[in-house]
Amino acid sequence: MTLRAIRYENSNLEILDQLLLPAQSKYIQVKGVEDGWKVINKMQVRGAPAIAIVGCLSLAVELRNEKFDSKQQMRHEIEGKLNYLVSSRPTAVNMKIAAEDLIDLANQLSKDPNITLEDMKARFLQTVEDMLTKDIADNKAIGEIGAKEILSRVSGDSLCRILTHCNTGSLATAGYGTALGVIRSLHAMKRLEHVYCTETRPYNQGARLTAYELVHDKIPATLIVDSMVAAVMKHRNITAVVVGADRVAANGDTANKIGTYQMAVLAKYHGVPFFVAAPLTSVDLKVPSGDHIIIEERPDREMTHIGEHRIAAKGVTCWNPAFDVTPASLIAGIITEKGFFRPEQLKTLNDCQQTNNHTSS
Ligand SMILES: CSC[C@@H](O)[C@@H](O)C(=O)COP(=O)(O)O
Repeated sequence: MTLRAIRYENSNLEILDQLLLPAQSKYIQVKGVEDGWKVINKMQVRGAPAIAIVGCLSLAVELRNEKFDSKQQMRHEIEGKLNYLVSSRPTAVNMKIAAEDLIDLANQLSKDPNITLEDMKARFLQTVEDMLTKDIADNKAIGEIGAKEILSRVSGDSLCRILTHCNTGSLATAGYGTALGVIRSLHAMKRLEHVYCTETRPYNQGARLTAYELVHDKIPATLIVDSMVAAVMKHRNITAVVVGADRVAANGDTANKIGTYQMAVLAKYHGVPFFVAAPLTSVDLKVPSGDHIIIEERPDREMTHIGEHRIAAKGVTCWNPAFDVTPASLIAGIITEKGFFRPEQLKTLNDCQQTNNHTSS
């Protein structure tokens, strides 16, 4: 069993093919931007932070061996290829924000007369490569901040029972995870009694990937199908729901894996606090509310088939949105590496985002 979604050494990029998990652990080499776009679009790598890191590293692999006549030519190529990578999947904002930051960096470097073409390339590649270590550090901070926030709401030294959705762990990030990072931190503090993870239809990221990570880490866990969420809240005394995010709008509305919204509605009814755990690279302050977030629709086949096996009646039509938007009013707070924010406090993140440019070194 391996939990490393992304392997990057000496400019060689490989991703663990998540379509084959948990049956097989097989790495695929990503030789450049074209391969990067394909593995993201086919969901061989998935999860908002992992998408951005693999996209940007695929550009690094390609740039490393390329020769440029001028800084302007390199800048132009960086911009075109990053914009192409952003088109691979539309909802998660991390790739878009990383692309904007890197295009800004390329512009600055190309205009600076003190920086040579070789320096520009080296600085650019280093900035991309640093994304891996930064993401792990951010996730550990999210884990700790989230665990403390949840524990501040329970009495004495009682243990927590957490419900989560989709996969937000090592496989969706450079390592450790966001919502699953919070669960890992609670477990490390010996304050976790149990985790319930949803199957996450139609693509089963919960059953295939989250369950795999929980078993790997020996975290006490139970898999439920998505339609059991209300029952689990009624009968299993859930302390909190913690989920990830693909894009958090400025007002706190949050796009995440389809099914998240109904969990938040049920959490409200049962009086269970509902948290989003996400790095700042998932917060899009340019989008005022969830109404402006484009929701990706995936092929029918992901619903009608499991692997090669058809489970739906032939001839039926399908609707397969990959994400839904949870309104801010249902969210108790957003756990980031810079602290815990109630949805209405998110706008203060603007300062953090500017002083802590996502991808700059
Ligand atoms: C840390 S991953 C956060 C989100 O990206 C995750 O919850 C999710 O919705 C993933 O969707 P996916 O379609 O598998 O890429």
